[in-house]
Amino acid sequence: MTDRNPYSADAPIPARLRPAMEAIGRVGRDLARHIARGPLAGQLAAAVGDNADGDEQKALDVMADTAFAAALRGTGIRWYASEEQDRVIELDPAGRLALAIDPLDGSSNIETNVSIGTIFSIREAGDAGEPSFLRPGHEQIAAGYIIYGPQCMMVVTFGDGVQDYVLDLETGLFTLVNSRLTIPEESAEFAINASNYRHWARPVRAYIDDCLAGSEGPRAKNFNMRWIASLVAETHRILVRGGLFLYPRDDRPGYADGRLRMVYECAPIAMLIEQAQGRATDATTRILDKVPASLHARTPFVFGSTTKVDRVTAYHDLPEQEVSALFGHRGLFRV
Ligand SMILES: O=P(O)(O)OC[C@H]1O[C@](O)(COP(=O)(O)O)[C@@H](O)[C@@H]1O
Ligand SMILES: [Mg+2]
Ligand SMILES: [Mg+2]
Repeated sequence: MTDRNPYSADAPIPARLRPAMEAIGRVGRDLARHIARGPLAGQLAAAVGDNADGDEQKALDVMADTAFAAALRGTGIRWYASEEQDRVIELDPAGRLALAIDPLDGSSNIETNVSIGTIFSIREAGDAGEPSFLRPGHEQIAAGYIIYGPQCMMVVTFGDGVQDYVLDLETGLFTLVNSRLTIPEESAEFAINASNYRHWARPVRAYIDDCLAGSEGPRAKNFNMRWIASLVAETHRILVRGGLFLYPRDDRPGYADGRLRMVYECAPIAMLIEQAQGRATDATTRILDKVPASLHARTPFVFGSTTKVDRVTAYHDLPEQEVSALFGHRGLFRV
């Protein structure tokens, strides 16, 4: 693959981030082509091991991680933190930046031809590896994702709004589409893995109960549910047409802080959502104000249109008896 710049000429990428962003774009473009070949590219979904978070690693997880780490050498990235690496890797001692990455998000969908993605976050490098990432997400200087779907698209922010690009397969360039994407305020869609209902805390059950009660319930309107099991695909849908995403804590072993990881999933998605005028919390606290306790630390994650996220927070502020399953009418929330 040629090493030329993988973006259209009008791409507003800050100069100091351009070498890293060009490496990310080149690997994303090559991955898109590889993924599009499906079975012809080999057993991309074959189990090849386990990562630090105990998740089964698929061949494509490891392939993507290896490709991004190699391409990012010499681009100003000193520290490289990945879902697929137990520890932080020092790529370039002279680098001034720290990059966190989920090289392949939505791994359970690799063999099902459903959209999957890559999530990345860039911040200033500290003198030590892991401590560079155990910082609040509002310090990120860039965040974005690539979605490998019917279109390959990149959505990125450098702190001044959200830009999105589509990969033009004819030119091989990520071509700028929107220079300031904002989340629609109105939507009747929520995304949650409803199979975990019995494991959720009461405020989340109450919120979902009221959505499911539809026009006969306290919300007095009907809702639609989506669950793709690819965080990148849910994020993209919400950025395009609004809505709400919830991956709350639940009482399954290991899910006391939900499933999603702060450093390379929730913090970058939260930066994008806020830059698109949306909201991102852990159900009650702003994600970008939280400090992860460890590299692979999880957090409950609620994001989307601002009023919807605020309503979830309000359910957590209700008195216990008002969120009990028996409480038929939540007076506070007549539409
Ligand atoms: O399988 P579940 O519990 O519904 O969780 C789905 C979530 O897990 C993830 O696949 C986790 O990401 P990885 O695939 O990168 O591990 C998210 O993309 C998705 O939102
Ligand atoms: Mg992921
Ligand atoms: Mg992953």
